[in-house]
Formats: sequence, structure tokens, C-alpha cells
Amino acid sequence: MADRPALVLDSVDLQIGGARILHDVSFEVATGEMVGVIGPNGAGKTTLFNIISGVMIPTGGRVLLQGDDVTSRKVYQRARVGLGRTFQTSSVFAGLTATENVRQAAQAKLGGAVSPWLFPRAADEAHEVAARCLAEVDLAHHAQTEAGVLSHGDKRKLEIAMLLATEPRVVLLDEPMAGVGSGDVAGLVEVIRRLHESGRTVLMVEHHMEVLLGLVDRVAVMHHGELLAIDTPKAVMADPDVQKAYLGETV
Ligand SMILES: Nc1ncnc2c1ncn2[C@@H]1O[C@H](COP(=O)(O)OP(=O)(O)OP(=O)(O)O)[C@@H](O)[C@H]1O
Repeated sequence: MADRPALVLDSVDLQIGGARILHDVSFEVATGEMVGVIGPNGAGKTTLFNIISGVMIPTGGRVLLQGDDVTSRKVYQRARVGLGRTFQTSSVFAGLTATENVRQAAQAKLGGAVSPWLFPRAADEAHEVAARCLAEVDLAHHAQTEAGVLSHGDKRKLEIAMLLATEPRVVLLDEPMAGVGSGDVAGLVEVIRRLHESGRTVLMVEHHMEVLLGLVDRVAVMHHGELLAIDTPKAVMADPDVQKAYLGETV
């Protein structure tokens, strides 16, 4: 169904011990939409990503992906429904080339380790996927470069290429600009913009406000574990509650 939301959070709660980490968080992300998640440190953004991706199970409420209730499903089960995620900290294998990194991800999608001797066609396919995904993030020229020597910006692009190899339809980007030098920002923004323009649904936590506000359709503002607002960048920036709770503290 074309009008089914890609992602639904329905009254999501998380309590750990006596602490209320998330409280009654509800919002929907439409198919093909790009939504940014902002909020001060400790607001609950990473926890929200952990709940959407299956790293944590909420103590209340539901998570729907492409219409399926995945609330208590495991990470790999959500990947099968089309969810992919990058992490705040780099997840590339430094000693492998860019191609080998993406091949690992592609092979995982194709069904585990692929021996080029036993399954030459699957190995070829993983290689083709790697080449296509590296091209999509403008890293074709670094195909044979060891990931460890890439700039932070290129490592982020490589992580996105690894994600693309798993063919996600809903993509979670956790602070993609973290640690990226100013010279690499524009290129990475372009890659993220293309992710969106290609029709994928994107949810992105990002502290770099200028980047985030220039990319997303809507912004969700988290504060003390609650959803304070979700609206267009312009409306959110003009919201007095948001300014008081978040922007006034940090900008
Ligand atoms: N496993 C846990 N046990 C106890 N408290 C936790 C746990 N995970 C997160 N918290 C707490 O939940 C709150 C939200 O944390 P979270 O990391 O989601 O915030 P955030 O908005 O992502 O912050 P930042 O911008 O600093 O990454 C914090 O107060 C944190 O200390």
C-alpha cells in the first residue's frame, strides 16, 4: 500500500529500573520521507534508534515497520523487513579494502560467508554489489584503498555503502557527521541527499543543525525522553517550546 507509513512509533515507553528513559513517544514517518531527530544530550535519541532497530525492546507501546509489528523482533529480523542502520562510532574493518568491507555486508545479505570456489556466482554478485554501492557513495576511486587510511568523511560514506549492500528501504543514520572534517561535509551531505532522493525512507540523528535542517522534510524534537515537537524545519525552529527547551540551551 502506497500510503502505509514506513515507520510507526505508537506510545513507545522505556523504563530501566526506576528510570523513565522514553515516555509515550508517538510519530509516523511516511514512505520516502526524511526526518531528523534532534534534542539535547541525554534526550533519548540513541535510545529511540535502539528501539527502532531492535537493540532494545520497549517496555510499552509498539514499533511498526512497513506495516509489520516488529516491537519484539530481533535486529536481523528487522533487517529482513528492510531496516538498516549506521552507528555513531565507525564500524568499518580498518585492515580491509573498501571493496572488501562492502562485500562482507553484501555477502551477509546473500546468506553468510561466500566461498569464491564453492559459489563463484554468489561471490561475483557480492563483488558487483560492492562496486555499485561504492559508486553510489562516490567512493569508486577508493575501491582498493584500505579503509583504515580513509578520511573520517570517506569512512562514513563507506559505512553508508555497507548499509546499501543490505538493500534497506528504511535507513537510520546515527550522527553521520560526527568527527567529519569540514572539507568532507559537502560530499557526505550530497550522498545522504541522494539516499533520500532515491526513494528510501531516512531517519537521522544529527547534531550539525545546519546540515540537518537543510536536508530533512521534518524534524522530531526529543526532550527528557518525550517527543516535544515534530514538524517542518521552519515550524520547529519557530516553536517557542523548542527554543526554550532545546535551542536556547545549545545555540
Ligand atoms: N541502558 C541504560 N541504562 C540506564 N540508563 C540509560 C541506558 N541507556 C540510556 N540511558 C539513559 O537514558 C537517557 C537517554 O540517553 P540517550 O543516549 O538515548 O540520549 P541521546 O539523546 O542519544 O544523547 P546524546 O546526544 O548525548 O547521544 C540518558 O539519561 C541515559 O543516561
